[in-house]
Amino acid sequence: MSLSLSPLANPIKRDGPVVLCILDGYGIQSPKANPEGDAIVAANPETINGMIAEAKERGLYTELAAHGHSVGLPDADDMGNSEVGHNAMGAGQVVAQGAKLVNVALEDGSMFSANGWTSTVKAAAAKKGRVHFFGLLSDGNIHSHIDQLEGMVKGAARESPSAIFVHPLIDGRDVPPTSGLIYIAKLEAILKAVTEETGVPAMIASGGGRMHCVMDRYGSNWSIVERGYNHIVHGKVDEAELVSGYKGYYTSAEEAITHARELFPEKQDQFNPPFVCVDADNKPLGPVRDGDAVVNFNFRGDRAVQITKAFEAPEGAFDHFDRGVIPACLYAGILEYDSEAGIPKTYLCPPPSITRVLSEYLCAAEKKCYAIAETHKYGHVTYFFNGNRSGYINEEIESYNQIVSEPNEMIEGHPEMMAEEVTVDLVAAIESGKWDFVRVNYANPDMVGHTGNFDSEVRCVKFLDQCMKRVLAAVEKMGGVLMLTADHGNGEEMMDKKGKPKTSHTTGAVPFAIFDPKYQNEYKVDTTGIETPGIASIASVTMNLLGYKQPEFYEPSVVTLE
Ligand SMILES: O=C(O)[C@H](O)COP(=O)(O)O
Ligand SMILES: [Mn+2]
Ligand SMILES: [Mn+2]
Repeated sequence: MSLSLSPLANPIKRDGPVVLCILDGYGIQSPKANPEGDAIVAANPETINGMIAEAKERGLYTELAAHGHSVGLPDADDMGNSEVGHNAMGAGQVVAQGAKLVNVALEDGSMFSANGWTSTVKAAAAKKGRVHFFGLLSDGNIHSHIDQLEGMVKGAARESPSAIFVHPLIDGRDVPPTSGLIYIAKLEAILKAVTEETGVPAMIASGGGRMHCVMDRYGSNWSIVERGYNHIVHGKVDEAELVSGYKGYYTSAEEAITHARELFPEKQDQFNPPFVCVDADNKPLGPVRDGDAVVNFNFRGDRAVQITKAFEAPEGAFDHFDRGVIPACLYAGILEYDSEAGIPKTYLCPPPSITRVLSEYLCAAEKKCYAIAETHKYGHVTYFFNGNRSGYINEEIESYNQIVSEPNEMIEGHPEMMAEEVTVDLVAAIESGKWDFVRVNYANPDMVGHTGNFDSEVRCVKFLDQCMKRVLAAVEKMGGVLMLTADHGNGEEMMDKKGKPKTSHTTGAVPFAIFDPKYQNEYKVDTTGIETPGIASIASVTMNLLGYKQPEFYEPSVVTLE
């Protein structure tokens, strides 16, 4: 199939660029949520609201679905997330996502006969090695799902390894902030049943909070990965963690987490210190040894790539931290995380195939494209946007810019994050006259949303509003067009129904507003005949605004040209 696009008969003509502005996590509150928790409404962002009001008046506004089936998730009420949201916006198509593909491979058993499994779990078990699973323990379904872990632990037990060890990372970010012990109890019950039914000893060996151990992304803070590598592989807790009476080594995960909660009541699960489970002689239960299999059960790539490199890179080819004595283990990811870079080398389930993305078409049409975000979301607007592919489509006509983030992701004290720097760069890109299509992700509403701090979220939205004023002015000055939207909700639900802080994403719809100062009624936002207009439509709209018809297999455009 060719990548050439048919031009529209009556394209709109603008001098400036088409800009896609993604306010990450900027949703519209659903009627079921707690109105007191809507930090976006509370912030009353005048510029954004004014722009939306004008778009509504002109027929250039709609709401788009950004969760569940609209973004390829297994269940209709799955909340949205950055990966699937950016995939949808950048691919113009809704593909069955990793969450769904892993479910299918477990249900039909194909995972257990595929090469990924037989060359790691089965191979280790055949030589009486042990099998380790590590990853995010929750049912958030953004990076992982506890049911999938259960399916794999049961599958591993059928191979009769000498033991199974699970290294859970507690969540509190995609699920309620201190719900970790609920999932630990579920996991303990699963492991107990497996041990009783199969005779294969299965137990929790180590763990920690996801944002403190293992799950860094985009190279923002490698010490998080190091901490996780040490507790999983070496059964070791760093000295620096042993403060205020925290021991690091406990007889069970429950004991460790309970003690951490008593000592550090202000910490959410996501930041729980690492722990290692020990036997009666204080020896770690399950460090990784030569010949063991290790499975990363997170299916989403952004926070799985760095730890995968730590496991896979040979001696001498890894300089992010000292890995100590590296065990010769058989490593697999549950899914392929980066098809371009081939990470991981071995995986248990093929990833969604996301092809013929917007960037490929625009590059083929020689449209010059610019993408920008700060580190925490840089890969969202590049790697996820381009269908989980790192790197450029065509470096000669594209430029991707990363504004380096503060390494700490718990930014409630500085909700402005790097939005100022992003704005300066974005305005310069718009005003340079060099680009046909500019896309930007503002990380703030989502990242601050994950802290559960309502006041910080309000402050962040107010600040973003100031930024938007300058961005809109630049678009107006250059005679361009801007689409304002989001990848999923978050900031509009900062409290649950009981008034407790809420850290996770939502199932809310997102705004889609077009700002077009040179507008002369040439087109309208029109969703007639589209059953559930979703954010995947944005790729088609982008093509239309640039003068092209979208390919037939793309989601329908919500724009009708007059
Ligand atoms: O990884 C995270 O920070 C959360 O689990 C999901 O947030 P994101 O989908 O907005 O990145
Ligand atoms: Mn997001
Ligand atoms: Mn998020």
